Formats: sequence, structure tokens, C-alpha cells
Amino acid sequence: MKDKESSYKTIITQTDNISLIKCGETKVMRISHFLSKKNNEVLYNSICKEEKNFKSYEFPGSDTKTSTFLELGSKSNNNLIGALTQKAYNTLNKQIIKQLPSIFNTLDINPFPVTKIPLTFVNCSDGHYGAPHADSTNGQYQISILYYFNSIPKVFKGGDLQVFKTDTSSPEGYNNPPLFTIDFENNSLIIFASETFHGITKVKSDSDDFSDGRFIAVGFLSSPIGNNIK
Ligand SMILES: O=C(O)CCC(=O)C(=O)O
Ligand SMILES: [Fe+2]
Repeated sequence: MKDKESSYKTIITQTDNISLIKCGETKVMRISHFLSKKNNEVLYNSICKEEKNFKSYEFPGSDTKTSTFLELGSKSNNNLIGALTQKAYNTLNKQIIKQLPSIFNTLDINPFPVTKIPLTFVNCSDGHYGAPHADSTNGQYQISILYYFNSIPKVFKGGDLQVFKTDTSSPEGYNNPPLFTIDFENNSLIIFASETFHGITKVKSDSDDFSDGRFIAVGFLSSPIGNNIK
């Protein structure tokens, strides 16, 4: 797959752990080692303890067998989850908010205020994949944020993020093959404009243990004044 990808992507390293992966107008920011090692472990361990609170997707057309989810930071689930999980969510939320100035700057998006980011935690198992899509095609959201985490050692293969070029003249809205792929890496934060088309390569795993799965937290930021792309 990778050899078919465009060769003109550039990786602009901003600091040891922050990079901008760019191909034409399409940009994705990646922050490696996002949380401290300790906070990454605490988050993983507390989320694993929430297995019973993860739900299957119930809407039509979704993949109900290979992924389950838990929404945090909105309203309903806050009294369901353990104190440790609440704390780990708060830590992740705080760290993301701390990085926002650098995120706005790197992605060339006019800053807007963000106080709390509801995050949906998703556990993906063998066979899970994500068909290419954009999180927002109507300007509802400006920024998509993904936090990746997994067991150490990592048990599954695949589950990498593919990024596509928007093409309004094609029926799907994007071009194949992908512009580039970002490998799934524990404790990394991936950020891009929500109009960016992206998909996930198939997860392959011999284990069906929840704790061996591919974990993500996904959140969307919306500006009070709508589309803010500079
Ligand atoms: O699983 C991922 O890495 C991406 C998930 C995603 O694209 C979404 O929830 O909209
Ligand atoms: Fe998405």
C-alpha cells in the first residue's frame, strides 16, 4: 500500500515530539509521547477497567462487532465511571487544551476558545477498519483530535490512519490512493482540520481481549463562529 502513496509528502519537525505531515494543502499534526509515561499508563489501566461501560454502536451501517465506545466529558456517563478514569480523562483533556495554541498555529486555523473537550473512547478489535470519511463537510467542526493508546507490548497490527486528498469533483469527495499513512503509535495525539478525508487500515489481532485492543479517544472542536480556516 505504502509504495503507491504519493511521494511528495513532507514531514516538518517542529520539536522532538511534534511534527507536521503535509502533502499539498492536506496537513496532519502529530504529537508523539503526548502524555507522560505514567499518565499514559494510568489512562490505559483505568480505561481497561471500564470495559463493562463500553457500548456497541447501534446505528445502522456501523460495525457493531469490532468496536465499542464510551463517551466521556459530556453529561450522562460521568457518574458511571470510576474516579481514576475521570481523573485520567481530565488529565488528557487538560493536556490537549494546553497544546491548542500550537495546534491552531500549526494547522493555520484562527484560534477560538475551548474549555472542555468531550471525548469518545473507542476500543477496536480484529477486523475493525474505518472507511474513508471527513468528520465535517459542512463546517460543523473545525478540528478533529485523536489520541491513540494500547497495551505494552502492542498485540495487534494495522489500525493505521490513512489520509486522502479532497477532490470535490469525484463522487466520493476524495482521491485514492491515500496521500500518506500515519502508523498507530501508543501515546500519540493526531490533529487535523475536520474536513480532511481519513480512514483506518484493518486491525489484525489474534487476541479478542478488550485490553489488547486498539484504543482511541476522539474529539471534535467547533468554533462558535463557524468555519475558521485561514
Ligand atoms: O480510529 C481512528 O483512528 C479514527 C476514528 C475516526 O475517524 C472517527 O471517529 O471519526
Ligand atoms: Fe473520523
